[in-house]
Amino acid sequence: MATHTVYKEPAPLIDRENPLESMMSRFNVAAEILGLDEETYNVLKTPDKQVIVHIPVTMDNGKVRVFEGYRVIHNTILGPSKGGIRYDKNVYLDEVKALAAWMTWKCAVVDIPYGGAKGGIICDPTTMSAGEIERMTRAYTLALKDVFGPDRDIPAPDMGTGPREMAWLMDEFSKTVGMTSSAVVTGKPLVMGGSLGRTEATGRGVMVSCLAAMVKLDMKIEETSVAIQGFGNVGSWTAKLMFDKGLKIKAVSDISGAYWNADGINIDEAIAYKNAHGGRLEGFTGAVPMDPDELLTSEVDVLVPAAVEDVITEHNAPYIKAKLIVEGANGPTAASADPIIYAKGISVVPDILANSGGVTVSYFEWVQNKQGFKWTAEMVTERADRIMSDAFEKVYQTSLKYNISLRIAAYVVAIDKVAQTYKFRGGF
Ligand SMILES: NC(=O)C1=CN([C@@H]2O[C@H](COP(=O)(O)OP(=O)(O)OC[C@H]3O[C@@H](n4cnc5c(N)ncnc54)[C@H](O)[C@@H]3O)[C@@H](O)[C@H]2O)C=CC1
Ligand SMILES: O=C(O)CCC(=O)C(=O)O
Repeated sequence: MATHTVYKEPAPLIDRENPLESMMSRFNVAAEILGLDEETYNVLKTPDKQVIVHIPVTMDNGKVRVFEGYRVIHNTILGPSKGGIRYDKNVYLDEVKALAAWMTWKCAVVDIPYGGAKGGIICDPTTMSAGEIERMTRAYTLALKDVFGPDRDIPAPDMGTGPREMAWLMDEFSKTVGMTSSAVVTGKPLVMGGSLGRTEATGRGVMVSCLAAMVKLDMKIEETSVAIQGFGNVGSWTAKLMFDKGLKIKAVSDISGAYWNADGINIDEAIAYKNAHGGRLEGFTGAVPMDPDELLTSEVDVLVPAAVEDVITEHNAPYIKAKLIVEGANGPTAASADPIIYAKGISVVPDILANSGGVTVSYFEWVQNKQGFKWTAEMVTERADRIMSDAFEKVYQTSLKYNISLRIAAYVVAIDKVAQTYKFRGGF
């Protein structure tokens, strides 16, 4: 790993935790290292397009409720914009703007031909019926029919959404264009053009990049313990794939609470429990309950935040004991924590690298839809793992070259690619 003895990067300064400010403070540091010209800087610091929609939906009780939704296109210089759709009661515009920019950087880090976008609807899907969610998804799709498109803007799942919502989106969009448009969305059910390997892709990429970092840090699989925050798509697949590799998962958590077992949690049992209990770990008996905040500072070697933004802050960073943090979630570390983590010598595989396996296999799904041909699971896994390993190595070498953290190195790699593309394409 890059030496962490001297903190050379200008310390990001932010007043309060805001994912957009966190994203911008890292962007600023990387832009300075690269000597990014003012024009490109100004283009990249603001999203290309921000759409706010108000969607009337008839609820099961017959009343009409109006939901606020967003789609932010950060940048499309590398290709059509790509990024998930989040259903959560805490969605807000600055968050979606940050998530959209992270998609631009993420796609550039793994070198796939996409720009970045993100969408979201302020709603609590856990309190809505399937019918209400379907009507809301279809109305959101109709409202954004001129934004979405297989060569324009291609959504995918994020928190609170999955193959079911992507199927409704694909169906509704297809109606508006009068033909089946599989490639307008990824993360679809297999039967309607989804790719083998997409469901587990993000967790798999987290696992692959974690193992790559462990090699650099000389950490042995059989001696390594892990705590994972979040047990949804990303957290549970990361846990399962790390467990299968022989890592000891000592702690897991979801919105219902956190659970600890010093001897290691049997992840197959935890997943079976979750599936049998409405998608939640609440009441899981294969471990003892622990304070959810303490999971982040627990006695483990690797910490995987795989839930929401800004859970690692200047307040808890001083107490983190893990030597490696692998970010499954987008933006789990607030910029205020960066200098503390760096000074402690903790290595961080940043979100825009660690969780990029998802969009990588989404890209494969889109390619397969355009080819009208299905790849085998082996083809998907082998190609995705290679992309993840190559991206990790490139970011790692960049961190050595400039003596910077892996996070800033990932931004440097991404911004450099985008800036070079602007130089060739011109246009402003
Ligand atoms: N699904 C995907 O392919 C990708 C997801 N991500 C990111 O990964 C993160 C998780 O996404 P998904 O797993 O898809 O969402 P999900 O909706 O499947 O699962 C979210 C999980 O986080 C838990 N959670 C929510 N708030 C929590 C809290 N305060 N403490 C502990 N657990 C909490 C939920 O209970 C649930 O287990 C998000 O940041 C998302 O943007 C990033 C790349 C791709
Ligand atoms: O699979 C995709 O296209 C995007 C996934 C996503 O939203 C993310 O990587 O944050």
